[in-house]
Amino acid sequence: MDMIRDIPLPKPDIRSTEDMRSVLYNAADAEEDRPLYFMYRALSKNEDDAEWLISHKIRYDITEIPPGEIGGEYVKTKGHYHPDAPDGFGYPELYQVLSGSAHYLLQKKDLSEFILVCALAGDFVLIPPGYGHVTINPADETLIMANLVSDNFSSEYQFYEDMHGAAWYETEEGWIKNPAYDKVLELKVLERPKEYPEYGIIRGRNIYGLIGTDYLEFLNKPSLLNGNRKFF
Ligand SMILES: O=P(O)(O)OC[C@H]1O[C@](O)(CO)[C@@H](O)[C@@H]1O
Repeated sequence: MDMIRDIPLPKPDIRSTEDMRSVLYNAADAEEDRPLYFMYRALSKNEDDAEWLISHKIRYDITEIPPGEIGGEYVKTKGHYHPDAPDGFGYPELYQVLSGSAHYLLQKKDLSEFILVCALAGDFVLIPPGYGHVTINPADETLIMANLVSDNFSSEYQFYEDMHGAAWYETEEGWIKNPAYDKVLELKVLERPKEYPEYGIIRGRNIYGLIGTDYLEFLNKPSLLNGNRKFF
């Protein structure tokens, strides 16, 4: 069995060209079906952690995105939104880059904000309530990232599928606006992600170490993230 950072990896869920066709910049030029990225879900290092994660309805996943392009666009995740939690705020998510580098492309549900967060190994990226998100591997090395997220919901893909992806595509020629969107605001770029020490989110700290702590309560009670505060 494969291991990443001491964690035994089960068989991954794989997204292939065919799974991604509806959200690609240039689906016509996307070659034959091939695996694009690998998702290892619901991981834990031992029985105690597994029990804690299950009882707190939290999932720890690792995703591996090899470098490359498809139809001129850098390989990316499909993109999705999260529904609202019972407290009325969207479920957030916490990522950390384990190796390689990543571009997190966020867009608010009402399309009032488009954010690009650039992240390197050790950086945390918080996806705040109400933001859809796509992760892009813009580099020539494999991106490995981990995430902690509520296990109480299913991701929503419909909007991204209907709109042929996010509002922006990152291509070998640079950033290109997606013509399916009526009006696209400029991308607000964060060269490095913000830290949130009040939630244990401090660059370089090991994301796995948050398991078993109270810091993660906000994943199932997003209102704990100070309600409507501005994140970017
Ligand atoms: O579901 P998408 O958009 O392909 O994105 C994949 C990512 O989302 C997750 O399901 C967590 O939200 C991860 O397992 C994975 O990194």
